[in-house]
Amino acid sequence: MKERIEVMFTAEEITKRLEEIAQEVYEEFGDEQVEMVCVLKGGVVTLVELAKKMKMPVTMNFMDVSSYGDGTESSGHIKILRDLDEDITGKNVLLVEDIIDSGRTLSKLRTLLIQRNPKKLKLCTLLDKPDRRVTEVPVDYVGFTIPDAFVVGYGLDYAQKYRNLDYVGVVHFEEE
Ligand SMILES: O=P(O)(O)OC[C@H]1O[C@H](OP(=O)(O)OP(=O)(O)O)[C@H](O)[C@@H]1O
Ligand code: HPA
Ligand SMILES: [Mg+2]
Repeated sequence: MKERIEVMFTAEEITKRLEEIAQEVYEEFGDEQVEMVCVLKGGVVTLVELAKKMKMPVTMNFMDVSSYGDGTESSGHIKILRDLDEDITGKNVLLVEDIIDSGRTLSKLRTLLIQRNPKKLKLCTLLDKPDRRVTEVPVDYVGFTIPDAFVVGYGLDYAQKYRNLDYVGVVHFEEE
């Protein structure tokens, strides 16, 4: 099988949307410091690109969770591979993801982080795929709402590939 990628959102469209989100985040937090928490690996590109557009002081921290392995279906079991290395008690936290699909990952992380008593916790995702939702989770900032298709690029992978694409595209699997 060969993979063909069909563009869904161009680099320019994503940049523009992240600028709008940075403005919305500024309206929420003003000049207060915000800890941006990246959900590795997929969230890394969105976090870095969004961070460059933020107007207030920002710190970054990283969590690594995994549920999809090399396939296109969530295993339903979320593993925390790396936790934050600093306490978030009393901090403004912006959790940044590439995609919310079943909702299991963000829902689990939200519950975990709320238990640590941040001052405020807001959730941001570049993409939202509501048709696939299994677990509801309130997301504060959504880049784009997408149909039920397997997408790659801008941090999102298929079998660990395509994370470096500067656009988001749908993967089509074709006979060679
Ligand atoms: O809403 P869900 O169904 O939980 O799916 C979304 C999660 O799945 C993907 O991560 P994955 O576990 O594949 O790991 P990765 O970020 O390292 O690619 C994606 O980056 C999200 O974190
Ligand atoms: O559509 C997707 N693409 C890549 N990784 C994902 N993880 C959940 N949904 C997706
Ligand atoms: Mg991920």
